[in-house]
Amino acid sequence: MLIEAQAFLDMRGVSYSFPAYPRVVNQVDWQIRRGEVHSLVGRSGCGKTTLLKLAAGLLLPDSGTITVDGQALREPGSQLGFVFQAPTLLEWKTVLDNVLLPVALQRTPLPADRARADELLALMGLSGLGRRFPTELSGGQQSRVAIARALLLAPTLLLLDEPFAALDAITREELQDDFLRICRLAQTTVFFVTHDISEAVYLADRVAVMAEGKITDDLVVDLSWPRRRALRYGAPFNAVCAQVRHAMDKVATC
Ligand SMILES: Nc1ncnc2c1ncn2[C@@H]1O[C@H](COP(=O)(O)OP(=O)(O)OP(=O)(O)O)[C@@H](O)[C@H]1O
Repeated sequence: MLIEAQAFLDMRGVSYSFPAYPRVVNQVDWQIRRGEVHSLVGRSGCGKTTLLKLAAGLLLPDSGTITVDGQALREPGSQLGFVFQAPTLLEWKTVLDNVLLPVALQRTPLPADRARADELLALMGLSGLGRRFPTELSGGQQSRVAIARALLLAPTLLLLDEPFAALDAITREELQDDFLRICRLAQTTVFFVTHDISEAVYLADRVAVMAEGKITDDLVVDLSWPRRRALRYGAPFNAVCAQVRHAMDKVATC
């Protein structure tokens, strides 16, 4: 496991059980360096979403410590952004107002907030769609809105739980490229949960493998940046995917 002093997200000895249920996160030590993208893969039910909710401050660990940028995490704050599998947009609000929601929950949005929301919509390839309602968008466009909303307050840590799972393969690849471009530009630190090994590898500096509540491997993705589409068809990319698959199989059979 990567253990270092200046990790941006730093989980040490973190355990969690839902009340009256067995432990689902078990003594996890996991670190993400500032500005890096780390993916988390593992079989269904192994505890990925629970770990992400702990990193978000939505759940508090039974034992262990979690710090973000050196500060103990006690509750979700504006330094954190979330994107979940379903885009969870408010259907009665326009696309622009959905993006502005994190600000509107605190105060009346200012012209500068609207300008920022417009800018994010443009970065996500949604220029001119701000006045539509979510039901007038495709699934991929809705996912883009959810990402723009998560980025509005310029979070230093972005937590994503299978945000592209419902999309077709080509839309998904396009979104992965746009997502990476924006996160690298803003130097956002990213914790990305996915079932898809090639997505995990393409997006990340490191891929962690989780099994039965533990992080069993934390693999460096030794591929060049920026990631380009052609990378997906090369031998080095497939070799890293095979390495991740092997790490998952190893724990499934032990
Ligand atoms: N609210 C809850 N109460 C009790 N048990 C729960 C609750 N939420 C999740 N669990 C259990 O905790 C374990 C881990 O769930 P979690 O959602 O973290 O897994 P996951 O790896 O994200 O799964 P998936 O890939 O299917 O989304 C599972 O066994 C699940 O049944």
